[in-house]
Order: sequence, then C-alpha cells, then structure tokens
Amino acid sequence: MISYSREPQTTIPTSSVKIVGLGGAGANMLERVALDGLEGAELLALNTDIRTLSACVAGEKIQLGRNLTKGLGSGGDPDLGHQAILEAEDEIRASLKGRRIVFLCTGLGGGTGSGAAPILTRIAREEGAFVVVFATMPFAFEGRRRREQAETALNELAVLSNALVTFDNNRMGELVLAKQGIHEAFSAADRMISESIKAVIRLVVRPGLINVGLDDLMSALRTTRSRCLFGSGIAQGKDRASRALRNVLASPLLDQGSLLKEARTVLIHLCGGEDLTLYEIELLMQRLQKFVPERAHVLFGAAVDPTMGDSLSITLISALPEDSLVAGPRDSLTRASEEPVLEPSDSYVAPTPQKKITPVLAEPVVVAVQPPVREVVKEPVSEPEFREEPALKPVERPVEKPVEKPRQAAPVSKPVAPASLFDDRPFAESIPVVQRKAEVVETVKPKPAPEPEPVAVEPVRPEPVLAEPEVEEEGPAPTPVAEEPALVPPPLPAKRVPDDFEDDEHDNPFTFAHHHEPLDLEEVEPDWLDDEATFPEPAAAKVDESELESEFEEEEFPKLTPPEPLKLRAKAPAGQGELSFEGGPRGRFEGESPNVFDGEDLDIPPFLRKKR
Ligand SMILES: Nc1nc2c(ncn2[C@@H]2O[C@H](COP(=O)(O)OP(=O)(O)OP(=O)(O)O)[C@@H](O)[C@H]2O)c(=O)[nH]1
Repeated sequence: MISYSREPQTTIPTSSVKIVGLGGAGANMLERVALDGLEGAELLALNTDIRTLSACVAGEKIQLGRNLTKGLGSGGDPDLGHQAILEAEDEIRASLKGRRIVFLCTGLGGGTGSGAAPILTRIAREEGAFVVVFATMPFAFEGRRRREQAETALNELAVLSNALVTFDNNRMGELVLAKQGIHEAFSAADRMISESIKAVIRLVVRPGLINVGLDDLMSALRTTRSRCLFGSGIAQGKDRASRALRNVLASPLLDQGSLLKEARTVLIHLCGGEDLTLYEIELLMQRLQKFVPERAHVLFGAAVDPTMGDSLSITLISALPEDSLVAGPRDSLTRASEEPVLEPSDSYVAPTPQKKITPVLAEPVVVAVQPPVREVVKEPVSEPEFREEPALKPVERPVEKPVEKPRQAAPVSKPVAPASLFDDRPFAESIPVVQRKAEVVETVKPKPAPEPEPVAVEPVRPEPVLAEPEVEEEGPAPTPVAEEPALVPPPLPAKRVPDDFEDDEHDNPFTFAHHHEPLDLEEVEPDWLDDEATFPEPAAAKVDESELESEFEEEEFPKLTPPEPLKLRAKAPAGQGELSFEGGPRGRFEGESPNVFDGEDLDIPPFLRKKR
C-alpha cells in the first residue's frame, strides 16, 4: 500500500497568482489559458514584438526593448531579448510586486523567450514570488541553433526557478496526426500546457480536504533539470474513478504510465463534487500502485468542489531527471537564492471564502498518435546535418537527362509538390521535402515534361486495328499504328461511336471529346464496308492491342482500354436489321472528291483496294 502524508498544507488566494506569457509562444499559451477559462489569476504579457503584444488577450501588457528593438521582435537573438527585458525591469517589478506565485509561460529557442525568461525569473524571485516556469523546447526541425539556445536558457531557468516544467514540442507534436499542420501541433501543445497550468493552480489555490501546497509542488518538481510528467483526466457517473484514472494515464506525457516507474516523487490531486467518497479515493490509490514504485514519495491532495457535480478529476504531476541537458548557465546570471524565497509554511494564508471556480472540464487527453505517425515525427532528428553535407546537395547529384526522357521526371515531382512548412503534410517531413524539391527543379528545368495531350491519342483510333489480316499472312512484325497515319480515316471513328460511349468520354481517351452531337447510326454507318469483308479474329486483334498498350504504358499515358468498334459493326444489336453495304460510293462520303495518289484511292482501305 502506498503511504501518503496528510499534514495540512498551505494554500494561497488566486488574487496573488500571476500568469505571465513571455514572447510569441508565451502569448499563445496565455490565450489558451484564457480560452479555457481560469478565474482569479491575472494575466500579464511581455514581448518585444509590439504587434503580437497588442493582439494578446492579457489584461496587462509590457513592451520589452522599447528603445532597443523599437517594437520589432528580437529576431531569434537571445542577447537582444536579454537586453530588451532589462529596459523594462522597473515596470515588471511593479507589476509582480506582492504576488505569491508566478507562472511563467514561454517558448525557448527564440530571442525573447530564451534571452528574457531567466531575467524575468530572477526579478520575480527577488520580488518574493514562488516561480513555476512552463517552457517549451523547440521542434527538431527548427534546427540546431534554436535547440542550443533553448538548452542554454533551460539550464539558467533550472537554477533560477522554484519549479521548472518543460514540454518538448516534438513530443507535443505527437498529439496531432501527421497529416495535420504545424499550427495544430502548436495548438495541441498549448492545450496541454494550459491544462497543466490550470491543474497546478487548482492544486495550490483551492482549499480542500487534504491540501496540496507550494512545498508539495516544489518537491514533486524538485529535480532541477527535469522533464515534467503530467496527466489529467476527468470522468462522470458510474465507475468514474477508474475511468478518470485511465484518462490520466492516456496522457502522452506519461507514456501509458510507464514513465512513472522512474519517478521518485509523485503528486496526485483529486477533485470531485460533494459526493466524493473515501472509497473512491482508496480505490484510486490502490490502482495507482501498479504504476508508481513503492519507494516513491506520494503527495496526495483532495478537494471537494460543489461545481464539479458528479465529475471526478485527477491530476498527476511528477518529474524525471533530464540527463540530456548538459550546458551550464551563463556567467551573467547569478543564482537568486539557493532556497526558495517563499517558505510556504510561514506564509500560510487562511482560505478565502470559496470562489466559484470554473470546473476544469477539459476533455480527457486523447492520444491521436498511431505508431507510424510517431516514426514520422521522430525522423527529422538528424535533419540539420542534411543541409551541410555537400554530398547531398542536389547540384552534385548525377542529373538525369531530362531532354530525352522528360516524362520520367514527373512522378518524382509528385510527392514533393507542397513545400511550405505550413501546409497539410506532416511537418516532420518538411526538410527532406524541401531538399527533394530542389533536386526536381534542377532535373526538370531544362525541358519541362509535356502534359500528355488528347491529340497524342489520335493515332490509336480503332481503324488501324483493322489492319490487317494480310499482315498476319505475310508474317512481318506488326507495324505500329502510329507509323501509318495516312491510313486512318480521321472522321470515321468519331461517328461510329455508339451512344453509350458518350458517357465514357472523360475517362476513356478513345472516346471522342469533340463530337458531342447525337449520333445517327444510319447516317454514319460506313457504307464503304463490304459485307464480304472478313474481320480479324479476336486473337489477332488482341495482339495488336496489347502491343499498343505496352507502348503507351511506356509513354505514361493513362491506361487505355481499346474500344471495340468492330464488334459493334460486325453484329447488329438484337432486333435491328443488318445494314447493307452494297450500292454506295466506297471509301468516302458522297460529294467528296477522291483522295487519289499514284492511281490508288487512298480513302479506300488497303485490303479492299487489293481485292480489286
Ligand atoms: N507550444 C508552442 N510553442 C511555440 C508556439 N510558437 C512558438 N513556439 C516555440 O517557441 C519558440 C520561440 O518562438 P517565439 O516565442 O515565437 O519566439 P520569441 O521568444 O518571441 O523570440 P523572437 O521571436 O525571436 O523575438 C519556437 O522556436 C517554437 O519552438 C506556440 O504557439 N506554441
């Protein structure tokens, strides 16, 4: 059985809580917190970028680097961010004065967040606040420089803050499907961060049956360089305790609870309506034994909030040492204090009359990740090297000869069509995509692959297929149809198309898109055909068709289905009389002058000419 302490803990009023959003990411996180609804806490936005600042929902805003960056951002330079916040130090001190707890939300990697967050933390600590930092680490695809800047700042924050909760955007990105865009990934990360902030605030400001205080929180997040383990779940009705726990463990930050096995301190907080029972609490603690090691120090809190109705919420917070963080803090930053400025036990504030706190009905965290998606997301970890390796430069790759085979480049270009990082494809694929695009441009540029035109299909109209029983008799290899264009009577095939072919006009390249008039079979029936004429055996016709097909497959035309005009002509539909081919002019339409060459009427098919 897990043992947990039940000593009374300190709580603080919401009015002494300030949530500060620093930089662009910080502003977005604030927005999320405001959207999700959080009563009591004040929101403060700090930014160098005046446009983002003025659009922010926070009730209080302070511009950083008014003289230095003049309203622009710090362009990814942490030194500028560092200088910019010093310009506004007095204003910030005034704003944070008297606050018991400050939550600082920021994205590390850029200039403002990375440069200003450590200074801001120091100022807040010096003003007597307990500072919890929620910081995101950049996506792998953002590059090595951002990652290094983020790690430097993270190490400074680890020393300066009371509690540091880091969220790796890469991991947050797993909350969205690969096909979703980067905006969805950011917004999923922001939702998770907002949920954590609210859970922590709820934990420390809400008076409860068993209170959790700042000291508990600090102890749960004590490891200075840590990765936060966080899960939150809510369920209603029958069996709500088990279902809420299942939702907690489904949090991607807990890896189905497996990460908890390494935890040394775990903070668990329960909140329910007035019907919350001791049995439910016991049940939950028993279930948790499977995931929390026995040696772990479990901090437990429970609160009753009538506004929760029949809902039960569980919040679980812990931290794992982050071994990968190795860089040390900058010399310019001195550690504010070894011990937290706030001694929670000394600064106990009697619980205020309970304010109506919006119940956190945040949806249970849905893991939208499927195994293949995880693979895709992790892929670009090695990407920064890609650009630097000369061997991978498109210029040095053997370029295919596009002039001879222009169409072969086309399939290569298909998968790389959208190149923006902000398109619908998984962001993780962006780098390789950009690179591949460069290659394709190089290859295709000299001669763009021509689109297959409908005209190119003309030679394969059915007429040549008629040729020729003779060809088979004489034994030479079948002549490609395209080589005998003169023998194709151009208008005839169009007019011989039966009515039902019209529907296939767009699918079948053998149909005749330019002949839309209704067909009059009597009018168009080829009167030059001799009824004694023998038609090729199906087998013979097949040989020609397959050859044609393979030829066109090479040319990457759409898959062609050879029409069957011969069958239609050879056999009249049931109930329709046989048409006589006798008596009319042969091989041409009435009124047209014959197309005679070298004594031969070319409008008459060769096998008929030979008969004569
Ligand atoms: N979770 C989350 N992360 C974000 C968001 N926007 C940016 N980031 C991350 O935060 C890092 C810093 O970006 P910003 O906050 O825009 O940069 P900044 O600190 O304002 O710095 P400058 O723009 O250089 O002045 C980025 O590298 C991203 O990894 C967001 O909306 N949500």
